[in-house]
Amino acid sequence: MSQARQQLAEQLAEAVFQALQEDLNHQERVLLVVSGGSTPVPFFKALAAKTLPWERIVVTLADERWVEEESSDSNAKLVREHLLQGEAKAANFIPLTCATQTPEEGVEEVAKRTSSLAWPASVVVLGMGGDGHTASLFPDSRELDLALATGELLVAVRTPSQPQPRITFSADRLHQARRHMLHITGDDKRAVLAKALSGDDARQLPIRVFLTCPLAIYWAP
Ligand SMILES: O=C1O[C@H](COP(=O)(O)O)[C@@H](O)[C@H](O)[C@H]1O
Repeated sequence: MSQARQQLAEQLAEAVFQALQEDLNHQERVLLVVSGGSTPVPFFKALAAKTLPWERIVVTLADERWVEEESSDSNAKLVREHLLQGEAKAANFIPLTCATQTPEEGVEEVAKRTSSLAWPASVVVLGMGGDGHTASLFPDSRELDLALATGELLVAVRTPSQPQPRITFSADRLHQARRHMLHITGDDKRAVLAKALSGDDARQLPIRVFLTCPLAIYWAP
């Protein structure tokens, strides 16, 4: 891990910490939405080390792969192993999978579980893939139009470029937050973001749906 990426993770953790503290001053419970993938690990570790009333913080994911929670592909496993540690174990974590075989069968159950959370979220921390996807809003997904347009909370997603089916909060629901932060690293992702900023077709680069709201960009080489 480069020093720049470590510093970036610490700065992002400090910003999320400040945001949660601010909202906890006037709300009993606050909601934090985080992303999975490989980038957030140092951010999760830095945030877990913060002193917060974790029992008043609800954590959920922007999206999830429809796999067992023990799978190394599970975003929930990542959150449990790196964020919900030490004092942060007291946070109330809401995963996005259930016992059904497919996300299509499970989406309603997970929607019930997540509809009563403390929306709008205090912070949505997004990631971005090299194809411009964010959450599980993939450019090659059959359900992208639906996920970009629906007022439903969640969408079950099938994406040819990805090995597993997925579930994702819709763009509409991910917009329901007081603050949006994007955590990305590397020159390749900077170039994708620059391309996204120079156009507006979200079906080509889905990250574009969040470039219309104030988005704090956390990037390091
Ligand atoms: O598959 C996913 O990818 C994105 C980006 O992940 P990264 O490994 O390139 O950091 C992530 O934001 C999303 O939550 C995840 O499911």
